[in-house]
Amino acid sequence: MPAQPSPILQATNLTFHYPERALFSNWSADIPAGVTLVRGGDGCGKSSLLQLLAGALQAQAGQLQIGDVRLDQQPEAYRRHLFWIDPRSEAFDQITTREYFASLPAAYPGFDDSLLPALAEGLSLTPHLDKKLYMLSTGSKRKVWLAAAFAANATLTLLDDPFAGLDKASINFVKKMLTQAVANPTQARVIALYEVPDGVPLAAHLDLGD
Ligand SMILES: Nc1ncnc2c1ncn2[C@@H]1O[C@H](COP(=O)(O)OP(=O)(O)OP(=O)(O)O)[C@@H](O)[C@H]1O
Repeated sequence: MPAQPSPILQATNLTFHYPERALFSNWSADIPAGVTLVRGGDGCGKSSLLQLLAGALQAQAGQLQIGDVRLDQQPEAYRRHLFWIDPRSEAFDQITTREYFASLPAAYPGFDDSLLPALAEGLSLTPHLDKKLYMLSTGSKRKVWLAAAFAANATLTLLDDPFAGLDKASINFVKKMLTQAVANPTQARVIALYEVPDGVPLAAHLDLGD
């Protein structure tokens, strides 16, 4: 039998609770290459889980590891292996889309700016390249994060509700980008959604319930 490929991300015995709500107790998962769906109903913890995996929220217990890099031992190296952004972020509001994209290679070692023209076109961002991010609609801003996510080419890409606020053509484009990514055995994409999406081949499905 062929050996199982190693997971891209290993989460081991994560425990996390907000002061007034326990969300995860000894939660473990292996995230393989390809697309992993984190599915769950309203308020079940999808966004919090992505923040935990990103190292943006600190778990009370447990371990996270991408390849052989552990979040607790090498937090900066761990974060350099992944792309995650809070979709509500206002951190880049005062710069233009083009300036935001230009800032990314410094943060993401695998950033591939040759992908940007096709990403901007596919997500209808071309007219917004020279606008400051605060001027963009919620949907357009989400498209900026998606273009950045795909161009960042990180080992692990965490996408919170990637179809939210998107028009049909952009949803189909994002599905195409996710489907293409499946061929790469060295990268994992985690998408958090309320329901199983059509037309996206899933390597794994983590259900957080309803
Ligand atoms: N910063 C916070 N402080 C306290 N409680 C929080 C915080 N963020 C989220 N919660 C609570 O934790 C639970 C999980 O929230 P989370 O946003 O992770 O879920 P979700 O599945 O992404 O929800 P939705 O699909 O509605 O966005 C909810 O009950 C929410 O109210």
